[in-house]
Amino acid sequence: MTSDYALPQLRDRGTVAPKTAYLIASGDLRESANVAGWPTQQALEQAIADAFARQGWSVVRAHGVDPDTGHGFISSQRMGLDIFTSIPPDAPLIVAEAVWQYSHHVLAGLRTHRGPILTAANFAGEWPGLVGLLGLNAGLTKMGTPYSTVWSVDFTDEWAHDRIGEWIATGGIRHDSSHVRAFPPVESLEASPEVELGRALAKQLQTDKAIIGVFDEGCMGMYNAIIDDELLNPLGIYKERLSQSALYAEMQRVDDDTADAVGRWLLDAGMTFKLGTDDATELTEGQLREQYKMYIAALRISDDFGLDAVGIQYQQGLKDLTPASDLVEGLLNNVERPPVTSRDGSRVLWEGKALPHFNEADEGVAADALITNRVWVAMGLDPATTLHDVRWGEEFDGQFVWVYEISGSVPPSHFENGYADAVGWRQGPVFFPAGGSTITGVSKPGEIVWSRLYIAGGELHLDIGRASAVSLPAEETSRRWRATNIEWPIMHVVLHGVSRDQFMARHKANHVQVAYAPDAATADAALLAKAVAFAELGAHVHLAGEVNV
Ligand SMILES: C[C@H](O)[C@@H](O)[C@@H](O)C(=O)CO
Repeated sequence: MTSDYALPQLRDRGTVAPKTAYLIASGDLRESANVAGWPTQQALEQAIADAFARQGWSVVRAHGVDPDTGHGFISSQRMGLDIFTSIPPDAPLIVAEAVWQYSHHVLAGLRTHRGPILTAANFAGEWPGLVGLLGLNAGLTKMGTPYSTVWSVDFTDEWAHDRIGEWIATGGIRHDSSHVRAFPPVESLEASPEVELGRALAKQLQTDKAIIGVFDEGCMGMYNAIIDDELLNPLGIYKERLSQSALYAEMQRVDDDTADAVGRWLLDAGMTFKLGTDDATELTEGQLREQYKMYIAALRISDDFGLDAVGIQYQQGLKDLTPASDLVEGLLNNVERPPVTSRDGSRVLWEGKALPHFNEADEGVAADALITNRVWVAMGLDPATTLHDVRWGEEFDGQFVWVYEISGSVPPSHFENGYADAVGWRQGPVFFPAGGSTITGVSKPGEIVWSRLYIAGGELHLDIGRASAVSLPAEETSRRWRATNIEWPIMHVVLHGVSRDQFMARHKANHVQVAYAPDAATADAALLAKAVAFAELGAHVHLAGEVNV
């Protein structure tokens, strides 16, 4: 039958040559980041091509380098979709990531790709490529799209060689996940104050409910960080969808004197700032004043809506208007922070309390930070909690020490001497054109609980474990900082009973949540109460590594 209608012509996507894999590279939306990270990406792609050549395979790029921008990253969802129209649907496909990337640039194409998918990154710190890899893996996991993943310092090691060989031979890679076990059913646990607390907090949340305020959902393509209402609401947590425009408008209503009082408080508390005068590259008094206004505005809007936690995405929108939100975020997560009153001056907002903030509007962090806050407060502990990027790591003195490094700020109580150790650096111009201060420093040694809430198989899962934040010699700290971003706070982390590769293979997020406890026994107890709370709320809880439960 012939039709007079203008039927769309579907493009022939071709067939793939034998022993050939296609390669794509998802990039940032911020062109400054794509341009700056391109040489590192090229080195990674060469290393991957060489590793495949060792197995007798060729790697062909599915998209070229744009002569106008000078880089070969996919820099938008539209560009990603267009590129997928010329990739044979059954092609073995490598997604190579040396930089932070916006997953949604490629998730649409990957969702329907039929051939085996391999995500790959260089195990290096200079750019957040590992962070990008983990975010992408989490997005694929949430979509239910099968994929394999591999990482290597330079792809010349036997471990990577064997993994790539396995992928070529079987279309998959099996990683070791023997460090993970299911949290026992709550009914089977011996009665204890922690079990009782976890149960009571879960019950309270489901009956009384809580609100997380999200200033613009969906930061930087982080599909994995959006937890659908259908999954979040059964926890007793509901979203208040807020606009960053409203936050910006509220900032304009804060007068300079009120803002400057925040700055004086921070200086009196001992915080220092690396100030300059050139707005384009240095931190200035003007940028700080705007950040203080944002801090006040965020608390007032949170008060208006009766929020239990708040998240500002900042990127997409605010980054073009005003300095970074990071200073605000670290302060909100700290119990001790500059006082802010309601607009009429009659009430100090959240006096003597942290208001949990989930950076980059990561809703997995939101639910985790909220419950962590409640458990830690009920136990009389400092509830200061934060996410970190899983940035990188290396062995030191015979043990693998991770670099956890959030791209901006931590609550100052995570430093040995609190605000006295907190330094404000200008955010780098590559990611933050309008500047703004970070809260940087070295997170103090101590016992921590780490966790991540994520979606897999259409359900909520929580991986939770124990770790120690350790102290490294000053020269090793500065080496790690110089190898990553010195303007961002660093935590030296030794995971208990989880190897580097076990963690990489298993972790389903670019972020990891951490909270301190004063000693190992208290950390174990807090972990138990938190795990019980999540289990009671219906999440599948998994214990990772050595956990005393
Ligand atoms: C500034 C960078 O884009 C960071 O925001 C990025 O590496 C992340 O933090 C991703 O979690």
